[in-house]
Amino acid sequence: MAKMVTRTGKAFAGLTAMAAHTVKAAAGVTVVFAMFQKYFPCELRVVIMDLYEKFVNFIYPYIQITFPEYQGNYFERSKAFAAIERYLNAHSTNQAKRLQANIFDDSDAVVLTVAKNQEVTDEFKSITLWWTSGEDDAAKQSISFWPREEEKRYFRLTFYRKHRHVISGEYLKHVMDKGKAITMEERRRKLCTNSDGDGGGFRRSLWSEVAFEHPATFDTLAMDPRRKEEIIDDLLYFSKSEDYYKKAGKAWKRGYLLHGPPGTGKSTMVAAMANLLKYDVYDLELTAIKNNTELRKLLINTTSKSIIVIEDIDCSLEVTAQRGRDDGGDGDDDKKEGKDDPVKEKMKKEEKKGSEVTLSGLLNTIDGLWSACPAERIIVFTTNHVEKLDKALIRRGRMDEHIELSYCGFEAFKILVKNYLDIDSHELFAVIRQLLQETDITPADVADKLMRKSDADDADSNLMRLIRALEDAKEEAAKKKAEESLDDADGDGVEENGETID
Ligand SMILES: Nc1ncnc2c1ncn2[C@@H]1O[C@H](COP(=O)(O)OP(=O)(O)OP(=O)(O)O)[C@@H](O)[C@H]1O
Ligand SMILES: [Mg+2]
Repeated sequence: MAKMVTRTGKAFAGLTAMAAHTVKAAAGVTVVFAMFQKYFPCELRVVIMDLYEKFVNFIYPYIQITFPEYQGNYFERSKAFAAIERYLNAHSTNQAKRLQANIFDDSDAVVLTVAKNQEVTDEFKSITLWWTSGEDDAAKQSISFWPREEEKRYFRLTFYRKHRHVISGEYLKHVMDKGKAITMEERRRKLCTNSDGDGGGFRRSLWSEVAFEHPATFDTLAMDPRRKEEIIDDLLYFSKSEDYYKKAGKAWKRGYLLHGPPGTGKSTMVAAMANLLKYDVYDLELTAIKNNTELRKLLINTTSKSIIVIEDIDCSLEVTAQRGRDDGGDGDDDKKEGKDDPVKEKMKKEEKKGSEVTLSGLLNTIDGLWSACPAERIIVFTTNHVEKLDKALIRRGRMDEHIELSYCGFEAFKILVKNYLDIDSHELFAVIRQLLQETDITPADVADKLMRKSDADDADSNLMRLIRALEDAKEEAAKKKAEESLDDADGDGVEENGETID
């Protein structure tokens, strides 16, 4: 014990002596500097300083840049720090021996950061650089509720002085761009819907959001494989074409019109698009929007990398009648609306009574304001009745791609059977191929028949269930056709009678 005390005492005495030396040295430097200023002429001082700088560069030829986690504003992490963290996670953490794991609010991904005092190297254009992670010790000593200790972290970049221009220009931009892209990719995606304006409390936000977790992908989407490939290429090309759009002077947006009978996969395709591009989805319910101003506000409040969907556009807006009035037409199309989907159309008609959103409002918003949003957006309209839509709404430039989703063909069936029964071939496929050529059945109906609903279900029973459904549909169609031709024959008779009377 006594020995320990003696040793501690000696160490303390050593430290005190060291401190005294440091103070003396500092005082010495100040005196030398004052003499230097007083006795050396200006020109000589410049030469000496130049030589001194060269000497220092020779001894320590590096530059260091520090990126603190919080700068000025303790409520928001520095964007540069966050980008570096993601960049190092993707590029250099496999070199570090000690790592720190983080999960952030906006992502489910585990982000590994270089732990304190660890160094990793990076290479850019054959230049080697070093990143270290550190913590500000001053923060630990101060007694404060805010900020917490871990919030005083920083990254430090060290590189040779001679590479200063490349690093401060190109390299840092490269790190920021890559880091931000990774953050975007790993973010938890959201599905936003516009609320109808009544509820929501004091500060109602325009969009209410939930996590977007739809499992549909292009792999599981049943449609003609060649058309599917074209759509995927189109989407991927769009998402990478920022420079091209800029050069062409065009807003970075693309419109898709998905049309086809109910249950053919329009909504499923929107989810597959969002999953392919890792975009958020804004489901815009036009009937809940009071007027054009509110529509504009909603669209301005969408974020980049998003798909804005307007489902059943023919039911949501007076897209045919309104235009008819605008053009001085008689709006006769309006009366035809609602014949095919009575329930859906009646519901929408009831809802849209409260909405004053007009077709011209929608067009102006898409064309004009759209250009004010700099980053990429995709807009998708879905409809069961493409023929009813106003041509102005779906012309190329607004809706660049028209995609028809139709009844189930054999190629689409093969994808569904793989999804639901995990088989690529079966002896019943030949019968099914034949029946699919003779009958119209939606992929939704095929999926329903193929889906396992109990433990007793297997490939044979489910395929037989589908065959029975196809035969029923075929029979039904034949009966309907016969009735229609009978009606036609009766109608002709009346006309002939009419003519005879004349
Ligand atoms: N092409 C398809 N590929 C895979 N599954 C499909 C396809 N079409 C339909 N389905 C299945 O049927 C269900 C209904 O499809 P979906 O909602 O995409 O149809 P829709 O075309 O949007 O119909 P609606 O016009 O009534 O909105 C989906 O949940 C999906 O399981
Ligand atoms: Mg749908």
